[in-house]
Amino acid sequence: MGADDDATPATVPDREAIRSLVDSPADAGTVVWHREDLRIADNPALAAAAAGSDRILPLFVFDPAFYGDRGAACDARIAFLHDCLRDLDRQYHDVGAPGLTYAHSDPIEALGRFVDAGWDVVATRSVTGRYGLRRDERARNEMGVELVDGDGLVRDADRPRREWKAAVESWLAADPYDWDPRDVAVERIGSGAGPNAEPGPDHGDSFVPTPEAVTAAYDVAPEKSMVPEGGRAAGRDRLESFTARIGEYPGSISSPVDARGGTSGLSPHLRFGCLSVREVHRYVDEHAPDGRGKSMFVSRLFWNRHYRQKLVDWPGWLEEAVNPVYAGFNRERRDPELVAAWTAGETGFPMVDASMRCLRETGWLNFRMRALCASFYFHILQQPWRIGADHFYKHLIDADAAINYTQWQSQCGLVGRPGLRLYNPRKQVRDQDPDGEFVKRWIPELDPLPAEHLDRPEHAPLAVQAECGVEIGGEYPYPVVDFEAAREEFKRRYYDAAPAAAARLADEPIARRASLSGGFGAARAIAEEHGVDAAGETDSGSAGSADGRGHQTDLSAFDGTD
Ligand SMILES: Cc1cc2nc3c(=O)[nH]c(=O)nc-3n(C[C@H](O)[C@H](O)[C@H](O)COP(=O)(O)OP(=O)(O)OC[C@H]3O[C@@H](n4cnc5c(N)ncnc54)[C@H](O)[C@@H]3O)c2cc1C
Repeated sequence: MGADDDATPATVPDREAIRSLVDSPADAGTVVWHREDLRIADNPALAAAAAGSDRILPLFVFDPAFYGDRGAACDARIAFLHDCLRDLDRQYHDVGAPGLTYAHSDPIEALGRFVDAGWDVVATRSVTGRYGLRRDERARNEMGVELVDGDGLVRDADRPRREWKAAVESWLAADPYDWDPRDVAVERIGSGAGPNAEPGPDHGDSFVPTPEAVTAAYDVAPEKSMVPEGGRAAGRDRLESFTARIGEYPGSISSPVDARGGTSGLSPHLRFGCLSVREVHRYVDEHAPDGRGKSMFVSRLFWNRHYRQKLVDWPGWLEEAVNPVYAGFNRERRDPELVAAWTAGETGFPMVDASMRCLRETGWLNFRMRALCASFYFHILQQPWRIGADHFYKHLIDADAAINYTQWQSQCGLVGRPGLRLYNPRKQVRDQDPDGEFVKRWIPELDPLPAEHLDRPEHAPLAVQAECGVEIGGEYPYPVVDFEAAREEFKRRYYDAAPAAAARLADEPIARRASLSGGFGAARAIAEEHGVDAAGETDSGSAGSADGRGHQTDLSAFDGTD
């Protein structure tokens, strides 16, 4: 987006227009402030508003902080969001309601107009980082906004993980949040926001914020391909077609080619709340045949909740290493050229490069390739994790702060628990793309090279390179690092700190941050089994060896190569 933010005026609903909705402030109702819950079914805030009020007004506020140069999203994700908003507007129209009201401003300012006129405001509580938490604190403190839970996550508990699984299970089994549009008057302010309205950036002298107007004002110009359409209708279609072929899901997860059509593709729809996790779970539970596909998919819906719970438990996941022993790891090795090679997909490791180009050009990668790219970036290029995680966050259409940053920290090993996975990009070519379909698709300069050389193109004999017209070190680069040497160096550096990191998991605040599914007990068990503090003391008191490495007797537990 290249727009000049200052050129786009803040537009909040007119005070007179708000006043004219009702005869007196005593008749004012409740504003439903939509954020990441862009649906009218199974929506806890909407259900609460409709239950407590005779009159509601659904509102979406385009927050300038998310647009222009300040925003963290690629244009394709913004376009996906705008699809979702048009679809939400349609959902309201479909039940005979007049649709969404839009504003474009600091959300607190927009809400203030309604609060001044006697309206209450409710919103579904978001799972968010510090910016969102600050915004929501202001909304609550300054505007009295009621934040409604209802996403199955455990909040304000001393030990959130203690009964976590049971809490999620009972939430999944409960009936959806419901409301009856016939029991409540739905109001709307503004023009140009209906499904048949003329879009345009400018209505007369004033900027009327609609998805079309905001797109034009911020010059949103998506360049990615294969991006799904946003919105509930598209999400429901995907859910239904995926459920019909769920039996093929287990065999499709790992290969980047098979996964494109073989996993559900629901992540952006879940991210923007076009569908609730609960309704996806219920639909699959009722319509999918029992079997491995169904159980694997359901377990991933739990993972969705698991990683979101982590961000609820500690908003710092977005910014700093969860285990302080690994804070700043790789920072002193920052090399802009290596970072640039990784982001551009020019590292000389075809599976990494194809994945990184695919991410940039389509905004999606399957889990294994995301994990591979994160591992390669942190373990092999040995670069600071946040830069890599931010790059993912910018380009993913499904970028979910709660999953992206926690997954990055987990894949990098910043939690300090055993089970670190070091992916081998050459093996991934051999295992997941033996015919080179994925690699050749995203790295056209390697297309003429026989598939058997795609795991290590730099080893292709010069005669083969000459014969097929591919020059490694020319159009396609030599590996930017020596893989084996880099891996060994990383392991040395990482495992030197591993026992101290494991020991820190015994600290209650660190265990709380880590938010392991087994709770504090699991964190303490890791500390007891693997932990040695920096002075060589194990948790149970016995000393490590003098060379500082002898205490790492069980390091195999930390290691996994893939
Ligand atoms: C480094 C890294 C970053 C990631 N960033 C994101 C992100 O920003 N947003 C995101 O939704 N997922 C993220 N994931 C998890 C996973 O890769 C995607 O959820 C999945 O690829 C989305 O495709 P799908 O909807 O077809 O998945 P499916 O396999 O059909 O899974 C269905 C749903 O389950 C959830 N899910 C699946 N796998 C995971 C997982 N490993 N962890 C948590 N939830 C999961 C998602 O909500 C997903 O939509 C990340 C994984 C890694 C390794």
